[in-house]
Amino acid sequence: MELRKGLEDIAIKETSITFIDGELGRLYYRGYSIFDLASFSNFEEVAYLIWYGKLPTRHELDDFKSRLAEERSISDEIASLVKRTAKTANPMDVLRTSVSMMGLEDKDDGELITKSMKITAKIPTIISSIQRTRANLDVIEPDPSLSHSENFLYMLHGSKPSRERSRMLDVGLMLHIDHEMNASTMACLVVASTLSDIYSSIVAGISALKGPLHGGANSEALRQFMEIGSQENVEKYVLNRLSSGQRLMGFGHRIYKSLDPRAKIIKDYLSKVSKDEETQRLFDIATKVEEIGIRILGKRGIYPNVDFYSGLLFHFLGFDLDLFPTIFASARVIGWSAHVDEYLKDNKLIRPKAIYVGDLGKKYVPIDER
Ligand SMILES: CC(=O)SCCNC(=O)CCNC(=O)[C@H](O)C(C)(C)COP(=O)(O)OP(=O)(O)OC[C@H]1O[C@@H](n2cnc3c(N)ncnc32)[C@H](O)[C@@H]1OP(=O)(O)O
Ligand SMILES: O=C([O-])CC(=O)C(=O)O
Repeated sequence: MELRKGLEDIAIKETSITFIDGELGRLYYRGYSIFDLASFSNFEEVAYLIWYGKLPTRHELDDFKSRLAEERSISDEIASLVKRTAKTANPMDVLRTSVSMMGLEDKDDGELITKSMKITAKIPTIISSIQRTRANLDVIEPDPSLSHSENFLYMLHGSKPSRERSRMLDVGLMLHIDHEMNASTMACLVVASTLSDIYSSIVAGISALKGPLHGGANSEALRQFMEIGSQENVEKYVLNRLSSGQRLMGFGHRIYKSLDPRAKIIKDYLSKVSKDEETQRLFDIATKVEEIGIRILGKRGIYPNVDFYSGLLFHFLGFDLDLFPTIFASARVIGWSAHVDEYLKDNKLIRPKAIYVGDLGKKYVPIDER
């Protein structure tokens, strides 16, 4: 039997959701280039596209947007869980437990996508409640007249965001909606393949996304830029980090062997927007880390991934650093659930094998004789 560590280069399903060309650095959702979607589309439209497989008509989109907006409020029990834990717990743990509670509360026999819409609508309410509770600010109720991204920033800051800022969040979220068979999507599928429920799958997805090799890298990448402090320190920092066997966070990818197109899109956005002094300083450090990182690692196909610049984008929009993976999760729920839905159409229990390398036939020794 062949051992494929990390299931590298193993396909576990056919999909019509997302295609990645890792050599050329291209990404397509339902056949549409991510560059076009980031330029011309918006979060709700791409969510519809991923879930239903086609771009909506105007009427379908309006209906979809209001259905999503209606579901933004969270129960008193979840609100009180967030209040009790926001100041001390890791935000991904708060989110994971909140989604688990949503599962307890949802008594409907609704369809998987309807349930996933509810989760998607509620996560920004949870994230902004975490940040505001920690800052001893009042939690702000969602405003159904605003778009998903406008409302997200409104609940975070308590005032309606500029068009530029809500557009930046919208693009950031769109880029995170799906990414084929990444580790967290795989975790969702393992759970779903036992015919468990969608809440349990999403809880597994959040758990897998939390780690620093996956969605947790966005916080780590920004922490790295903060630690570096100034452009002059970049070269020494990168060389020290790599020579001591540590990884450059936000660099490297299982599939991309060239620049992740999502990193390019976020970088382009950040370079055009007028930035406060601190964001400008961190952006200058990041571009220098990118340049030196590519000089050293590029020949091995190790380039910046989405997490390299996304943290800077979320920081610019005013999110706390440790909330970044929760923002990633807020968008990825759509990809996770779409893949679960697709997989269940032709379900097969996921149960790979392990190659046994231990001894056999050992003699059992009673406890007092050991
Ligand atoms: C949304 C996302 O999940 S994108 C990924 C976010 N994660 C990160 O940014 C964390 C840093 N990156 C990494 O750890 C890796 O690139 C991963 C885990 C993302 C993908 O790695 P894999 O495909 O499993 O490759 P693997 O971990 O085996 O690394 C292959 C080689 O490249 C090196 N390498 C990979 N990434 C990096 C990096 N960021 N910095 C330095 N070296 C790296 C490894 O040290 C290894 O070297 P070796 O062959 O000499 O031992
Ligand atoms: O595809 C992967 O392995 C990781 C990734 O970039 C994502 O999940 O967005």
